[in-house]
Amino acid sequence: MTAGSGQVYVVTGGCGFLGSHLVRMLLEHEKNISEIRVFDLHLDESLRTLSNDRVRVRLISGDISRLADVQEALHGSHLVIHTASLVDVWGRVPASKITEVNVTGTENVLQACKEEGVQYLVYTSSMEVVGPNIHGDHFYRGNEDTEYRIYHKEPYPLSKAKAEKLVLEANGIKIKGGKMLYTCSLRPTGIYGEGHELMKQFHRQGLRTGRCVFRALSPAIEHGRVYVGNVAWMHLLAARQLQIHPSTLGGQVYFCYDSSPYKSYEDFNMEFLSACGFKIIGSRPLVPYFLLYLLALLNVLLQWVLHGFITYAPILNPYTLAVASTTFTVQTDKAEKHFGYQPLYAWEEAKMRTITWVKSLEVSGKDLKDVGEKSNYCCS
Ligand SMILES: NC(=O)c1ccc[n+]([C@@H]2O[C@H](COP(=O)([O-])OP(=O)(O)OC[C@H]3O[C@@H](n4cnc5c(N)ncnc54)[C@H](O)[C@@H]3O)[C@@H](O)[C@H]2O)c1
Ligand SMILES: C[C@@H](CO)CCC[C@@H](C)[C@H]1CC[C@H]2[C@@H]3[C@H](O)C=C4C[C@@H](O)CC[C@]4(C)[C@H]3CC[C@]12C
Repeated sequence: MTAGSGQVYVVTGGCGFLGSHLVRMLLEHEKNISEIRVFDLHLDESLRTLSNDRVRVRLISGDISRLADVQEALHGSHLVIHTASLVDVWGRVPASKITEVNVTGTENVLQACKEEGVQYLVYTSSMEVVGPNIHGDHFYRGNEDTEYRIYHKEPYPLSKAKAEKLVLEANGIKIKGGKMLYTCSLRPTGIYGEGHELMKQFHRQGLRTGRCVFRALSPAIEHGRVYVGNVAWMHLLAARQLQIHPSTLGGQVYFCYDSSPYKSYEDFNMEFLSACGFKIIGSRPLVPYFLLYLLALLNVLLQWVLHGFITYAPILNPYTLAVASTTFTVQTDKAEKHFGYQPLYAWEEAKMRTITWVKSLEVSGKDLKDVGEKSNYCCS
Protein backbone atom coordinates (compact mmCIF):
# COMPACT_ATOMS: atom_id res chain seq x y z
CA MET A 1 0.00 0.00 0.00
CA THR A 2 1.38 3.42 -0.82
CA ALA A 3 1.84 5.75 2.09
CA GLY A 4 -1.02 8.09 2.61
CA SER A 5 -4.31 7.88 0.65
CA GLY A 6 -6.58 9.51 3.22
CA GLN A 7 -4.79 8.33 6.32
CA VAL A 8 -5.43 9.44 9.89
CA TYR A 9 -2.30 10.48 11.80
CA VAL A 10 -2.23 10.99 15.56
CA VAL A 11 0.32 13.44 17.00
CA THR A 12 0.55 13.08 20.76
CA GLY A 13 1.85 16.26 22.40
CA GLY A 14 0.77 18.01 19.21
CA CYS A 15 0.26 21.36 20.94
CA GLY A 16 3.83 21.53 22.20
CA PHE A 17 6.89 23.29 20.79
CA LEU A 18 7.86 20.44 18.43
CA GLY A 19 4.32 19.06 18.12
CA SER A 20 2.80 22.26 16.77
CA HIS A 21 5.56 22.60 14.14
CA LEU A 22 4.96 18.96 13.23
CA VAL A 23 1.23 19.50 12.74
CA ARG A 24 1.92 22.43 10.40
CA MET A 25 4.59 20.41 8.56
CA LEU A 26 2.16 17.53 7.98
CA LEU A 27 -0.49 19.92 6.71
CA GLU A 28 1.93 21.49 4.25
CA HIS A 29 3.93 18.51 3.06
CA GLU A 30 1.99 15.26 3.66
CA LYS A 31 -0.53 15.16 0.82
CA ASN A 32 -2.16 11.83 1.61
CA ILE A 33 -3.65 12.40 5.03
CA SER A 34 -7.27 13.30 5.66
CA GLU A 35 -7.12 13.91 9.42
CA ILE A 36 -4.52 14.93 11.98
CA ARG A 37 -5.58 14.15 15.51
CA VAL A 38 -3.75 16.46 17.91
CA PHE A 39 -3.75 14.67 21.26
CA ASP A 40 -2.62 16.81 24.19
CA LEU A 41 -3.27 17.56 27.83
CA HIS A 42 -3.17 21.28 27.11
CA LEU A 43 -4.94 22.17 23.87
CA ASP A 44 -3.89 25.10 21.71
CA GLU A 45 -7.16 26.09 20.09
CA SER A 46 -5.33 28.03 17.34
CA LEU A 47 -4.36 24.71 15.79
CA ARG A 48 -8.02 23.95 15.13
CA THR A 49 -8.15 26.80 12.61
CA LEU A 50 -5.48 25.06 10.51
CA SER A 51 -8.04 22.62 9.09
CA ASN A 52 -8.50 22.98 5.33
CA ASP A 53 -10.70 21.41 2.68
CA ARG A 54 -8.30 18.46 2.40
CA VAL A 55 -7.22 17.79 5.99
CA ARG A 56 -9.17 18.07 9.23
CA VAL A 57 -7.18 19.04 12.30
CA ARG A 58 -9.00 17.48 15.24
CA LEU A 59 -7.99 18.52 18.76
CA ILE A 60 -8.39 15.78 21.35
CA SER A 61 -7.94 16.65 24.98
CA GLY A 62 -6.51 13.76 26.93
CA ASP A 63 -3.88 12.44 29.28
CA ILE A 64 -1.27 10.11 27.77
CA SER A 65 -0.96 8.41 31.16
CA ARG A 66 -4.62 7.30 30.95
CA LEU A 67 -4.98 4.26 28.70
CA ALA A 68 -8.64 4.93 27.94
CA ASP A 69 -7.82 8.41 26.61
CA VAL A 70 -5.12 7.02 24.35
CA GLN A 71 -7.27 4.14 23.09
CA GLU A 72 -10.04 6.57 22.14
CA ALA A 73 -7.62 8.91 20.35
CA LEU A 74 -6.01 6.09 18.37
CA HIS A 75 -9.25 4.32 17.38
CA GLY A 76 -9.41 4.13 13.60
CA SER A 77 -6.05 5.85 13.07
CA HIS A 78 -3.26 4.68 10.79
CA LEU A 79 -0.08 6.04 12.36
CA VAL A 80 1.04 7.68 15.59
CA ILE A 81 3.83 10.21 16.09
CA HIS A 82 4.38 10.17 19.84
CA THR A 83 5.98 13.43 21.03
CA ALA A 84 4.02 13.92 24.29
CA SER A 85 6.43 14.08 27.19
CA LEU A 86 7.18 15.95 30.38
CA VAL A 87 10.42 17.71 29.50
CA ASP A 88 11.78 18.59 32.91
CA VAL A 89 15.40 18.64 34.06
CA TRP A 90 14.76 21.40 36.57
CA GLY A 91 12.77 19.57 39.23
CA ARG A 92 9.50 21.31 38.39
CA VAL A 93 7.55 18.05 38.69
CA PRO A 94 8.11 14.95 40.84
CA ALA A 95 10.10 12.07 39.33
CA SER A 96 7.04 9.86 39.67
CA LYS A 97 5.08 12.22 37.41
CA ILE A 98 7.82 12.22 34.78
CA THR A 99 7.80 8.41 34.80
CA GLU A 100 4.00 8.31 34.68
CA VAL A 101 3.86 10.51 31.59
CA ASN A 102 6.99 9.51 29.72
CA VAL A 103 7.12 5.78 30.45
CA THR A 104 3.57 4.73 31.35
CA GLY A 105 2.31 7.11 28.67
CA THR A 106 4.46 5.33 26.09
CA GLU A 107 3.29 1.94 27.36
CA ASN A 108 -0.28 3.16 26.84
CA VAL A 109 0.49 4.25 23.28
CA LEU A 110 1.97 0.83 22.52
CA GLN A 111 -0.97 -0.95 24.16
CA ALA A 112 -3.43 1.16 22.21
CA CYS A 113 -1.57 0.50 18.92
CA LYS A 114 -1.87 -3.22 19.64
CA GLU A 115 -5.55 -3.14 20.59
CA GLU A 116 -6.63 -0.68 17.91
CA GLY A 117 -4.56 -2.25 15.14
CA VAL A 118 -2.39 0.83 14.52
CA GLN A 119 0.57 -0.42 12.51
CA TYR A 120 3.05 2.46 12.64
CA LEU A 121 4.62 4.40 15.52
CA VAL A 122 7.33 7.08 15.32
CA TYR A 123 8.65 7.97 18.77
CA THR A 124 10.28 11.27 19.66
CA SER A 125 13.17 10.27 21.85
CA SER A 126 16.13 12.48 22.75
CA MET A 127 19.90 12.75 22.64
CA GLU A 128 19.59 12.38 26.40
CA VAL A 129 18.96 8.65 26.10
CA VAL A 130 22.69 8.54 25.25
CA GLY A 131 24.08 11.47 27.17
CA PRO A 132 25.92 13.50 28.12
CA ASN A 133 26.54 11.60 31.31
CA ILE A 134 27.44 13.42 34.52
CA HIS A 135 31.01 12.07 34.36
CA GLY A 136 31.78 14.69 31.72
CA ASP A 137 32.52 12.14 28.99
CA HIS A 138 32.41 14.11 25.75
CA PHE A 139 30.40 12.76 22.81
CA TYR A 140 32.21 14.41 19.92
CA ARG A 141 30.67 14.14 16.45
CA GLY A 142 29.24 10.73 17.42
CA ASN A 143 26.61 8.67 15.61
CA GLU A 144 24.02 6.00 16.37
CA ASP A 145 26.75 3.33 16.67
CA THR A 146 29.26 5.29 18.75
CA GLU A 147 30.23 3.55 21.99
CA TYR A 148 29.46 5.76 25.00
CA ARG A 149 29.37 5.25 28.77
CA ILE A 150 25.63 5.77 29.23
CA TYR A 151 24.78 6.63 32.82
CA HIS A 152 21.39 7.96 33.82
CA LYS A 153 20.43 9.15 37.28
CA GLU A 154 18.02 11.98 36.50
CA PRO A 155 14.30 11.17 36.04
CA TYR A 156 13.94 12.74 32.59
CA PRO A 157 16.75 11.01 30.69
CA LEU A 158 15.94 7.78 32.54
CA SER A 159 12.33 8.00 31.42
CA LYS A 160 13.25 8.74 27.79
CA ALA A 161 15.66 5.81 27.73
CA LYS A 162 13.06 3.44 29.19
CA ALA A 163 10.38 4.67 26.78
CA GLU A 164 12.65 4.33 23.76
CA LYS A 165 13.55 0.78 24.79
CA LEU A 166 9.86 -0.13 25.03
CA VAL A 167 9.20 1.36 21.59
CA LEU A 168 12.05 -0.49 19.90
CA GLU A 169 11.21 -3.78 21.61
CA ALA A 170 7.63 -3.46 20.36
CA ASN A 171 8.75 -3.44 16.74
CA GLY A 172 7.32 -6.55 15.04
CA ILE A 173 4.73 -7.49 17.67
CA LYS A 174 1.38 -8.82 16.49
CA ILE A 175 -1.50 -6.37 16.67
CA LYS A 176 -5.27 -6.59 16.18
CA GLY A 177 -6.14 -7.85 12.73
CA GLY A 178 -3.10 -10.12 12.58
CA LYS A 179 -0.85 -7.32 11.34
CA MET A 180 2.48 -6.25 12.82
CA LEU A 181 3.47 -3.03 14.60
CA TYR A 182 6.43 -1.17 13.14
CA THR A 183 8.25 1.38 15.28
CA CYS A 184 11.26 3.68 15.04
CA SER A 185 12.76 6.30 17.34
CA LEU A 186 14.12 9.77 16.50
CA ARG A 187 16.66 11.39 18.82
CA PRO A 188 16.80 15.19 18.49
CA THR A 189 19.71 17.04 20.04
CA GLY A 190 18.84 20.44 21.58
CA ILE A 191 15.98 21.76 19.49
CA TYR A 192 15.75 25.50 18.78
CA GLY A 193 13.38 27.67 16.79
CA GLU A 194 10.12 29.58 16.95
CA GLY A 195 8.36 28.96 20.26
CA HIS A 196 11.31 27.52 22.21
CA GLU A 197 10.43 28.21 25.84
CA LEU A 198 14.02 28.11 27.06
CA MET A 199 15.05 30.76 24.52
CA LYS A 200 12.28 32.97 25.91
CA GLN A 201 13.82 32.55 29.36
CA PHE A 202 17.30 33.43 28.12
CA HIS A 203 15.86 36.48 26.37
CA ARG A 204 14.04 37.61 29.50
CA GLN A 205 17.12 36.94 31.65
CA GLY A 206 19.27 38.97 29.24
CA LEU A 207 16.87 41.90 29.37
CA ARG A 208 17.28 41.98 33.14
CA THR A 209 21.06 42.36 32.74
CA GLY A 210 20.95 45.19 30.21
CA ARG A 211 21.13 42.84 27.23
CA CYS A 212 24.41 41.48 28.53
CA VAL A 213 25.05 37.74 28.64
CA PHE A 214 27.83 36.93 31.10
CA ARG A 215 29.77 33.94 29.78
CA ALA A 216 29.62 31.00 32.17
CA LEU A 217 30.56 28.11 29.88
CA SER A 218 33.78 27.37 28.04
CA PRO A 219 33.44 28.29 24.35
CA ALA A 220 35.34 25.06 23.60
CA ILE A 221 32.40 22.93 24.75
CA GLU A 222 30.25 22.18 21.70
CA HIS A 223 26.56 21.39 21.91
CA GLY A 224 24.67 19.96 18.95
CA ARG A 225 21.51 21.90 18.14
CA VAL A 226 18.85 21.21 15.51
CA TYR A 227 16.17 23.47 14.05
CA VAL A 228 12.60 22.54 15.02
CA GLY A 229 11.45 22.65 11.38
CA ASN A 230 14.04 20.04 10.42
CA VAL A 231 13.06 17.83 13.36
CA ALA A 232 9.44 18.04 12.21
CA TRP A 233 10.49 17.28 8.63
CA MET A 234 12.47 14.22 9.77
CA HIS A 235 9.43 12.95 11.67
CA LEU A 236 7.26 13.35 8.57
CA LEU A 237 9.73 11.48 6.36
CA ALA A 238 10.24 8.71 8.92
CA ALA A 239 6.45 8.28 9.21
CA ARG A 240 6.14 8.10 5.43
CA GLN A 241 9.05 5.71 4.87
CA LEU A 242 8.24 3.46 7.84
CA GLN A 243 5.11 2.49 5.92
CA ILE A 244 6.93 1.86 2.66
CA HIS A 245 10.09 0.20 4.01
CA PRO A 246 9.12 -1.16 7.46
CA SER A 247 11.94 -3.69 7.47
CA THR A 248 14.51 -0.92 6.95
CA LEU A 249 13.23 1.57 9.52
CA GLY A 250 11.49 -0.78 11.93
CA GLY A 251 13.29 -1.00 15.29
CA GLN A 252 15.84 1.66 14.31
CA VAL A 253 17.00 4.84 16.09
CA TYR A 254 18.02 8.01 14.24
CA PHE A 255 19.68 11.14 15.57
CA CYS A 256 18.00 14.32 14.33
CA TYR A 257 20.53 16.63 12.75
CA ASP A 258 20.95 19.47 10.26
CA SER A 259 23.61 22.03 9.28
CA SER A 260 23.29 24.12 12.45
CA PRO A 261 26.84 24.99 13.55
CA TYR A 262 28.57 23.22 16.43
CA LYS A 263 29.02 25.86 19.14
CA SER A 264 28.89 26.25 22.89
CA TYR A 265 25.33 26.55 24.18
CA GLU A 266 25.78 30.23 24.96
CA ASP A 267 27.51 31.14 21.69
CA PHE A 268 24.80 29.35 19.75
CA ASN A 269 22.07 31.28 21.56
CA MET A 270 23.94 34.49 20.78
CA GLU A 271 23.45 33.76 17.06
CA PHE A 272 19.89 34.92 17.71
CA LEU A 273 20.12 37.19 20.75
CA SER A 274 22.85 39.36 19.20
CA ALA A 275 20.32 40.36 16.52
CA CYS A 276 18.40 42.04 19.38
CA GLY A 277 21.41 43.97 20.61
CA PHE A 278 22.51 41.42 23.19
CA LYS A 279 26.24 41.14 23.83
CA ILE A 280 28.18 38.29 25.45
CA ILE A 281 30.68 39.47 28.03
CA GLY A 282 33.95 37.57 28.28
CA SER A 283 35.87 35.43 25.85
CA ARG A 284 36.09 32.73 28.52
CA PRO A 285 33.98 31.92 31.61
CA LEU A 286 33.79 34.92 33.94
CA VAL A 287 33.50 32.70 37.01
CA PRO A 288 35.42 29.53 37.84
CA TYR A 289 33.54 26.26 37.41
CA PHE A 290 33.59 25.49 41.14
CA LEU A 291 31.73 28.74 41.87
CA LEU A 292 29.12 27.90 39.25
CA TYR A 293 28.80 24.46 40.82
CA LEU A 294 28.34 26.00 44.27
CA LEU A 295 25.63 28.26 42.83
CA ALA A 296 23.98 25.21 41.29
CA LEU A 297 24.06 23.45 44.66
CA LEU A 298 22.59 26.55 46.31
CA ASN A 299 19.75 26.40 43.81
CA VAL A 300 19.09 22.79 44.82
CA LEU A 301 19.06 23.79 48.50
CA LEU A 302 16.68 26.69 47.80
CA GLN A 303 14.43 24.42 45.75
CA TRP A 304 14.28 22.02 48.70
CA VAL A 305 13.60 24.75 51.27
CA LEU A 306 10.92 26.41 49.15
CA HIS A 307 9.28 23.10 48.16
CA GLY A 308 5.62 23.21 49.14
CA PHE A 309 5.56 26.99 49.15
CA ILE A 310 6.61 27.87 45.60
CA THR A 311 8.08 26.00 42.64
CA TYR A 312 11.63 27.28 42.51
CA ALA A 313 13.20 25.79 39.37
CA PRO A 314 16.08 27.95 38.09
CA ILE A 315 17.84 27.11 34.83
CA LEU A 316 21.07 26.27 36.64
CA ASN A 317 21.35 23.08 38.69
CA PRO A 318 24.15 20.49 38.95
CA TYR A 319 22.61 18.42 36.17
CA THR A 320 22.04 21.22 33.66
CA LEU A 321 25.52 22.55 34.43
CA ALA A 322 27.02 19.11 33.79
CA VAL A 323 25.12 18.75 30.51
CA ALA A 324 25.98 22.29 29.41
CA SER A 325 29.65 21.71 30.25
CA THR A 326 30.04 18.49 28.27
CA THR A 327 30.47 18.35 24.52
CA PHE A 328 27.67 16.48 22.78
CA THR A 329 27.60 16.72 19.01
CA VAL A 330 26.38 14.26 16.41
CA GLN A 331 27.66 13.63 12.89
CA THR A 332 25.66 11.00 11.06
CA ASP A 333 23.90 10.26 7.79
CA LYS A 334 21.89 7.24 8.92
CA ALA A 335 18.55 8.98 8.37
CA GLU A 336 19.68 10.02 4.89
CA LYS A 337 20.78 6.50 4.03
CA HIS A 338 17.67 4.82 5.45
CA PHE A 339 14.93 7.21 4.35
CA GLY A 340 16.45 9.95 2.26
CA TYR A 341 16.40 12.63 4.96
CA GLN A 342 17.96 15.94 3.99
CA PRO A 343 17.32 19.03 6.16
CA LEU A 344 14.44 21.05 4.74
CA TYR A 345 15.86 24.28 6.16
CA ALA A 346 19.47 25.35 5.65
CA TRP A 347 21.23 26.97 8.61
CA GLU A 348 20.84 30.51 7.29
CA GLU A 349 17.08 30.08 6.90
CA ALA A 350 16.68 28.38 10.27
CA LYS A 351 18.68 31.22 11.82
CA MET A 352 16.63 33.96 10.18
CA ARG A 353 13.33 32.32 11.12
CA THR A 354 14.47 32.04 14.73
CA ILE A 355 15.79 35.63 14.81
CA THR A 356 12.48 36.90 13.42
CA TRP A 357 10.70 35.09 16.22
CA VAL A 358 13.08 36.31 18.97
CA LYS A 359 12.59 39.85 17.67
CA SER A 360 8.84 39.35 17.93
CA LEU A 361 9.33 38.80 21.67
CA GLU A 362 10.53 42.41 21.81
CA VAL A 363 7.76 43.78 19.64
CA SER A 364 5.22 42.23 22.00
CA GLY A 365 6.90 44.44 24.60
CA LYS A 366 5.70 42.15 27.37
CA ASP A 367 9.23 40.99 28.18
CA LEU A 368 10.53 44.57 28.16
CA LYS A 369 7.81 45.70 30.57
CA ASP A 370 8.38 42.70 32.82
CA VAL A 371 11.99 43.72 33.35
CA GLY A 372 11.34 47.46 33.34
CA GLU A 373 13.56 48.10 30.36
CA LYS A 374 13.08 51.65 29.19
CA SER A 375 15.13 51.54 26.02
CA ASN A 376 17.38 49.38 23.92
CA TYR A 377 20.27 49.81 26.37
CA CYS A 378 23.34 48.03 25.07
CA CYS A 379 26.20 47.30 27.38
CA SER A 380 29.60 48.42 26.12
N1 LIG B 1 13.06 20.62 23.27
C1 LIG B 1 14.17 19.94 23.03
O1 LIG B 1 15.27 20.47 23.00
C2 LIG B 1 14.07 18.45 22.81
C3 LIG B 1 15.24 17.78 22.46
C4 LIG B 1 15.17 16.39 22.25
C5 LIG B 1 13.95 15.72 22.36
N2 LIG B 1 12.85 16.41 22.71
C6 LIG B 1 11.59 15.64 22.82
O2 LIG B 1 10.65 16.23 21.92
C7 LIG B 1 9.32 16.04 22.41
C8 LIG B 1 8.61 17.37 22.43
O3 LIG B 1 9.34 18.21 23.28
P1 LIG B 1 9.03 19.79 23.33
O4 LIG B 1 10.33 20.48 23.53
O5 LIG B 1 8.16 20.14 22.18
O6 LIG B 1 8.22 19.90 24.71
P2 LIG B 1 6.83 20.61 25.01
O7 LIG B 1 6.69 20.57 26.49
O8 LIG B 1 6.72 21.89 24.30
O9 LIG B 1 5.76 19.59 24.35
C9 LIG B 1 5.34 18.43 25.02
C10 LIG B 1 3.83 18.33 24.84
O10 LIG B 1 3.39 17.15 25.53
C11 LIG B 1 2.20 17.48 26.22
N3 LIG B 1 1.99 16.61 27.39
C12 LIG B 1 2.70 16.64 28.54
N4 LIG B 1 2.17 15.76 29.41
C13 LIG B 1 1.09 15.17 28.78
C14 LIG B 1 0.14 14.21 29.15
N5 LIG B 1 0.13 13.65 30.39
N6 LIG B 1 -0.81 13.87 28.26
C15 LIG B 1 -0.84 14.42 27.01
N7 LIG B 1 0.04 15.36 26.59
C16 LIG B 1 0.99 15.71 27.48
C17 LIG B 1 2.39 18.93 26.67
O11 LIG B 1 1.14 19.54 26.95
C18 LIG B 1 3.10 19.53 25.46
O12 LIG B 1 2.19 20.09 24.55
C19 LIG B 1 9.46 15.39 23.79
O13 LIG B 1 9.25 14.01 23.67
C20 LIG B 1 10.92 15.67 24.17
O14 LIG B 1 11.42 14.67 25.04
C21 LIG B 1 12.85 17.75 22.95
C1 LIG C 1 24.97 27.46 32.70
C2 LIG C 1 24.01 28.32 31.95
C3 LIG C 1 24.69 29.65 31.64
O1 LIG C 1 24.19 30.28 30.55
C4 LIG C 1 23.53 27.64 30.68
C5 LIG C 1 22.70 26.39 31.02
C6 LIG C 1 22.21 25.74 29.75
C7 LIG C 1 21.37 24.49 30.06
C8 LIG C 1 20.10 24.90 30.80
C9 LIG C 1 21.08 23.76 28.73
C10 LIG C 1 22.39 23.29 28.06
C11 LIG C 1 22.04 22.01 27.28
C12 LIG C 1 20.52 21.91 27.40
C13 LIG C 1 19.88 20.55 27.17
C14 LIG C 1 20.18 20.01 25.74
O2 LIG C 1 19.93 21.04 24.79
C15 LIG C 1 19.32 18.86 25.40
C16 LIG C 1 18.20 18.51 26.06
C17 LIG C 1 17.48 17.26 25.66
C18 LIG C 1 15.96 17.44 25.59
O3 LIG C 1 15.34 16.19 25.47
C19 LIG C 1 15.41 18.15 26.80
C20 LIG C 1 16.14 19.45 27.09
C21 LIG C 1 17.68 19.25 27.23
C22 LIG C 1 17.96 18.41 28.47
C23 LIG C 1 18.33 20.67 27.34
C24 LIG C 1 17.97 21.35 28.66
C25 LIG C 1 18.72 22.67 28.89
C26 LIG C 1 20.24 22.47 28.81
C27 LIG C 1 20.73 21.57 29.92
